[in-house]
Amino acid sequence: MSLWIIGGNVWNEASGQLEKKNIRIEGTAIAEIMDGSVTPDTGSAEVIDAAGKLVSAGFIDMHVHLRDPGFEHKEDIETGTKSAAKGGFTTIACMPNTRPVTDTPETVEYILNKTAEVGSVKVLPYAAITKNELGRELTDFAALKAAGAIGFTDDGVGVQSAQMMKDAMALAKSLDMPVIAHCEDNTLVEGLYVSEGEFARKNGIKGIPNESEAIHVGRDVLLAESTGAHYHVCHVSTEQSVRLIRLAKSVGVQVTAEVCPHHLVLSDEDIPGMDPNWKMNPPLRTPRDVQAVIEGLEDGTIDIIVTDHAPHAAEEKAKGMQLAPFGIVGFETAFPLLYTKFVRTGKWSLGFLLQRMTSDPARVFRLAEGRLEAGAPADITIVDLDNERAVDPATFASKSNNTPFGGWKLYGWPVATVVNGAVVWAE
Ligand SMILES: NC(=O)N[C@@H](CC(=O)O)C(=O)O
Ligand SMILES: [Zn+2]
Ligand SMILES: [Zn+2]
Repeated sequence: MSLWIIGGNVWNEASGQLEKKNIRIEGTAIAEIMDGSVTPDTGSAEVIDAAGKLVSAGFIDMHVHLRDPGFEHKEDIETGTKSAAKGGFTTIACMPNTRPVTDTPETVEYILNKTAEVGSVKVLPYAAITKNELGRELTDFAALKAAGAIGFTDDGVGVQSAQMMKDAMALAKSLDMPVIAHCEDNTLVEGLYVSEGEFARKNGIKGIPNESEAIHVGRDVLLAESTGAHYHVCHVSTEQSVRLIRLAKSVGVQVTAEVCPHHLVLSDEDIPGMDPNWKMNPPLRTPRDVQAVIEGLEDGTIDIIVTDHAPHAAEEKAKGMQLAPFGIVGFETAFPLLYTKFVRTGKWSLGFLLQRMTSDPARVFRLAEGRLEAGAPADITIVDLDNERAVDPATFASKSNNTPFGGWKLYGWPVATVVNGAVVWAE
């Protein structure tokens, strides 16, 4: 079966410009990319007219929460992957803080099987570092790898014991697998829900200090150095973490890192009031931290952009700032937010943003996806860069709509998403 995407604009990194191209897809792979100024003979093939639109390798999101199994009232694999597809993502990696926690081969297999049945995009499951993410006992890394897990993480909580983390890295290294860390020292954050900054001061509440994150980063880059493991830092949000990762990279530690759109575009000073849609972990930090993570991404200290899509039901988020769970949804606003705030303003080239969402995650996690070239998997995103539209959480494909970005007027809306040569979502 063949599919053509004709007349779309493809980013050329060498020229730093968009170029009009026709793309022929055969089966699940890109067969050919050619000059788009001539109309090709497409025969009886399916054709997508992408004239005037951006055509990119599908976006890759290496940090998401699909909530399945166990929390299907927030999201499930069907709705989560639909939401991803609507946001232009074609490969996503899901976190193991499900119920049960993804700490056995059976749960990894459940995720892969359900994705095959009802998923719109590719799903790569992470498995937990410790059983039930309790930090007490390592999971069976070898069995989890054999079942299809692509890395180990206790995302949602930090691994509190340095010895446990060191054992995890040594074992992961022996299996050639990455360790992905949610960096948080529990003794510094207990009961707190916004960062130490202007918002906390104004409201007379105690805030989460930056060290709660950076202490783990510092500890773990040392453990990565001594074990030789690939260590990947989740949702970097502080100046101190950026500094430590930069230092570790400079001496050859195998460390990589990610940042979320909300930590790039929002600070604690933007929080309008006690609204739980502004509560996430890590919390929004100070403007100085925002500047530092932007610079970290720009100079390569931070490798990739992830959403940390963290759906929660409206009744859970209605419990008030203190009691509501941490987290915001991310798939359906990520690209428009970053395109509007960084590319349209001239701060970044379009290529810079696309690479952080396609080829860089593929490089860090050694995936075949993330490139738009002949022979690559036919995972493609088509985006309308020119029309402004307001974010309307009521229209999200996700089961949840916990976002601080409702009403924001943005450009860069995906219009069609192709996975393995099949259209999985179209406006
Ligand atoms: N980021 C969040 O605020 N919440 C995540 C957990 C996590 O990513 O640490 C969740 O599972 O809801
Ligand atoms: Zn986390
Ligand atoms: Zn997360």
